[in-house]
Amino acid sequence: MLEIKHLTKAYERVILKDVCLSFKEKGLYVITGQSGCGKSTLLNMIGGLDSNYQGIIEMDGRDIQTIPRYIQKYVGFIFQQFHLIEEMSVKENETLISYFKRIFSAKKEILLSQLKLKNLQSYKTKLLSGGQKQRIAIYRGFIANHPVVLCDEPTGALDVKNSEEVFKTLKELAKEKLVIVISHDEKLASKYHDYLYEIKNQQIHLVHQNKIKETITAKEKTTKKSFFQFLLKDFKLCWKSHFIVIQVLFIALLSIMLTLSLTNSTNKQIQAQLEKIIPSTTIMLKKKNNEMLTQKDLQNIHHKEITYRFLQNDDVEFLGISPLKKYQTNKTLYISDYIQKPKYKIQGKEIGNDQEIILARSTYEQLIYLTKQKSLMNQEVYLFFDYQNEVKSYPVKIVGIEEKETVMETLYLKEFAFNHYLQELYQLEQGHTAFLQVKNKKAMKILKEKYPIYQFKLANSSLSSTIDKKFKQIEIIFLGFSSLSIITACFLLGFVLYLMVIKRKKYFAILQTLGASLKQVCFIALFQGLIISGVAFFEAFLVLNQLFVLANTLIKESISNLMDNFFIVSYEMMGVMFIVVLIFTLLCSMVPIKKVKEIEIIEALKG
Ligand SMILES: Nc1ncnc2c1ncn2[C@@H]1O[C@H](COP(=O)(O)OP(=O)(O)OP(=O)(O)O)[C@@H](O)[C@H]1O
Repeated sequence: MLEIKHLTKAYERVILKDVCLSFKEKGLYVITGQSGCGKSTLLNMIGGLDSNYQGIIEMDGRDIQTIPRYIQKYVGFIFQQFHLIEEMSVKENETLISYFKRIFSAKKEILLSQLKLKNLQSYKTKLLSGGQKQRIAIYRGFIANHPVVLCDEPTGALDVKNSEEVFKTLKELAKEKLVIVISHDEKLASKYHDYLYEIKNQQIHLVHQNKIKETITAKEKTTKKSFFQFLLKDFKLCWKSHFIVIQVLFIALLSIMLTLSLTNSTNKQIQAQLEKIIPSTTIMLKKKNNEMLTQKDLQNIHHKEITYRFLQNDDVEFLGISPLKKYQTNKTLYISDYIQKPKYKIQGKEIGNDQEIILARSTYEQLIYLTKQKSLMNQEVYLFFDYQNEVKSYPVKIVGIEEKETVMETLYLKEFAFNHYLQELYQLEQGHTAFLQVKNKKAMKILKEKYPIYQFKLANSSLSSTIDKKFKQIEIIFLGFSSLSIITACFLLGFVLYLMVIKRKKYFAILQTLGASLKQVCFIALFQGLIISGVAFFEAFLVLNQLFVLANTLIKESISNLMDNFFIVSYEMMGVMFIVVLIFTLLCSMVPIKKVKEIEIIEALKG
């Protein structure tokens, strides 16, 4: 099983020289010797805490230095200073090992009563006596399924009575495992040993051996808790000290989220209002040789996606709509836009001929307000046009109302109706520009290829991209300012993680003696960082959402009911931000993780 072959260990001087020793599978091996002879040094090497030696230590025929996770699989430790986690309760200290090693769960109750720990479960660990603490350490050493338990002066900090108790228990438990005990107490060593050894003159000598009965122990079921559960427990231990860092990071993240969301929302709202005035599916059309367009030109342009065509003569100004036949500025509702087909539900009927029109709900209400009439449905009203200072009216009938609130007054005509009026009123048959309303703006590409003599352009493209560009510039300036806070927060996060590692060196060392691998210990440090930034991120996200809900309600109530939700949280943007936060956290954790890797277990346990 455990075998030491030609082991030599030296510091400034040689401590052990060419030591050879075989251990049986079970039994209490007590090693004594004068102070400084090398007992702890030997135990540390057997336990895999010190690998700087000559010779080989074998476990089941394999060099222990080549066995991955050797401590987790084979060794448990019981120390003179107990090495319990003082901030944890008795129960938590007892269960700690089960996150890293498989334990005999059926044995739990028996062992707890054997070690008289049952009544101590609710106690705070730091209030226990030395004897009580050592009994918890012994419990930890024997509840796990490692075959070897190494005890470095387990009675060193105890009185005579407690020391005797500990030896009695170890002797009993050594019937099932190999227990190697280092002790100064010669009396207890000679009373309880199965094998008694002494280190002298750099060698280990057998002093006495008791006959031991071979017992066969039945295989017992083992269980293990998940490492993730431990991570949460670990965070619970230190969340109080992380609280301030979380709040600082939260403020930094909130300021960035606010900046991005505000500029993004404002841009989106402006684009949405622009869309209402000039939809992005409106194509502007001109002739490449700058000739005027006629209605025939428009009629010859075919594509299944085109829903509406409109020819505009820039010399004619559309003045608006009024119920009076004679043009009066204060009785005429100014209308700027009539190049779309109604999109929303209509009250009334669809437009049947050139003399019929539909108004947007808000426009209709404006007109009612202007005329003080109760209803204008199916009534005749007048459209006014101005060409070379000659104002003329054209009678039309309101046949429908589109259920829509608009920012600008909106009037809908039948396709080509506008040309019809200009022809009748001013004998004009040509226009400078035409507009095509399409279902999908991708149709423009096909139109360009099919009709090369025309110039096609999205009507709102230049305005929309100018707005976009301006907002990008504003966003970059704001981001520059908010980045300062995020850099400070990251620096703080890295620094706090670094301090945490320094402060918890001993804690990390204890975890490794309980079977935690170096990777797991590094992950504990990383997890602290991840959870700090994760909690800060979600806190900022929730606050941002609530702020926006509040702001949207206020805007709706007091400013305008035209906007659905002015402030919008973009989940896509939040996703990207979350990934960036994770990357920053990883970067901030680099130095603390390096520090964890550098921890010397033996040194850290002394601290
Ligand atoms: N890291 C180290 N660097 C240099 N010398 C060391 C180191 N650790 C231990 N030693 C020396 O090695 C020798 C053996 O130390 P070790 O702790 O193994 O003795 P010990 O037999 O356990 O003594 P004690 O019974 O007093 O605990 C001592 O002289 C000690 O000073």
